[in-house]
Amino acid sequence: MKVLVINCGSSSIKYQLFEMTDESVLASGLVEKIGTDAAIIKQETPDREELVLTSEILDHRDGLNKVLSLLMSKEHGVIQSADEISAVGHRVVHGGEFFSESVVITSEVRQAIRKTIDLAPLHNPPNLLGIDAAQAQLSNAVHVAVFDTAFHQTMPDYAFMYPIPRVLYQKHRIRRYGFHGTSHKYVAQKAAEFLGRPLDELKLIIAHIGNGASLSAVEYGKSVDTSMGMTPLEGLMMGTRSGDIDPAIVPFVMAKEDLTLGEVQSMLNKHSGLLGVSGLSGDMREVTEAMFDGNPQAKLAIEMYVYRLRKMIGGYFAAINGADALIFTAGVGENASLIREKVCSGLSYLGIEINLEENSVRRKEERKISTPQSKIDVLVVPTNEELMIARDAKNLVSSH
Ligand SMILES: Nc1ncnc2c1ncn2[C@@H]1O[C@H](COP(=O)(O)OP(=O)(O)O)[C@@H](O)[C@H]1O
Ligand SMILES: CC(=O)OP(=O)(O)O
Ligand SMILES: [Mg+2]
Repeated sequence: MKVLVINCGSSSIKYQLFEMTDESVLASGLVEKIGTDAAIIKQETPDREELVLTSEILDHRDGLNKVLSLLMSKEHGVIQSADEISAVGHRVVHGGEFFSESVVITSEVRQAIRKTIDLAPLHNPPNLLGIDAAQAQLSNAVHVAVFDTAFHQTMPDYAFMYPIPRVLYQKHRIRRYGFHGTSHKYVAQKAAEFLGRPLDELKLIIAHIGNGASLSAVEYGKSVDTSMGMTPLEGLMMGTRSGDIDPAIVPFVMAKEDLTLGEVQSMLNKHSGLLGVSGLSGDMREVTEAMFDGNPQAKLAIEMYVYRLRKMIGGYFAAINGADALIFTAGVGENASLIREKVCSGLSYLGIEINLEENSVRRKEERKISTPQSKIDVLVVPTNEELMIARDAKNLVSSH
């Protein structure tokens, strides 16, 4: 069975085509700069060179059309006909309180995703465009929605409520939802397998640190807290997002800098975090390089990133009264040994001790980086949100 996984951003489409009999990736790619006459399609297939095409792509439908043509083309294709695709798994960022698991997309499901646009104005509209485009062009496939928020629906109320007037929750569903749930769930399962223990006996703290970053506490298989909130802006310092700040800064900056609310939102989402502090980049590799070249702003950005992450990890250990393992995942978590080292070196009071040699190895598989004496296992577990989405889609097709 072949499953296409789609992740639509405002001007991009990320996709992966899986053969689910062995969970192999037949093709993966990215369409960028949708809405321009110089959109870029990059596609990788296992035994060919990466393909890069530039063309005019007006909208998501057009983009997806070109992706399908590419997947079926004589020269670069991996399938003969679109009918080979049995299911399409769509990443949907916000499922509000409607969804605690993945679902086959029906008109009711579409309605519910629409209703959460208010809560996720940056994410859900492009996700819906992707669903529309794919349903139009792959009308024989079963379409499945997989929500970033679903895994965190198990959070208790004292973790998900904000200390603001309760009527705002009742009227507008203002609460913490959390994101990256597909990744946190996948990583929790992988970690349990790696440790050789049942997930429902483990307490895990997971740091998903990529461009977006979030921490989760997974107790006996269930998410009981996570650092992102009503939107993916809350919590840790990220590549370009501020994470937690005093909310009073918003009206203050609007007044002092004569900015609109939209401009301040854009500042906090796109021009803050590593980028805002370093003044250079939101990419951890570039900021690290600049730090080693002696750039003081880059050094400060990394110190803040690590300090805030370590402080929150400590808080999560307190929140669930200790844990069996601390796990790093996503772009920074999987690759930046320096960040892992800096974070863990300040957690020795918890009995955490990492093996610097193990920590410096880069491998695309699960591994332990703590010493045998460490009271808590520290793991690196590569995440795979796309595979998790493909599995959910496959399972729902089978039961459909
Ligand atoms: N070798 C590396 N060393 C340090 N940081 C890295 C390395 N490789 C990737 N990263 C960082 O990972 C981040 C991207 O993470 P990723 O999980 O791919 O992001 P996204 O949230 O877009 O999926 C970037 O900040 C990038 O610099
Ligand atoms: C929800 C979210 O923050 O996603 P990403 O990390 O992909 O930006
Ligand atoms: Mg990612």
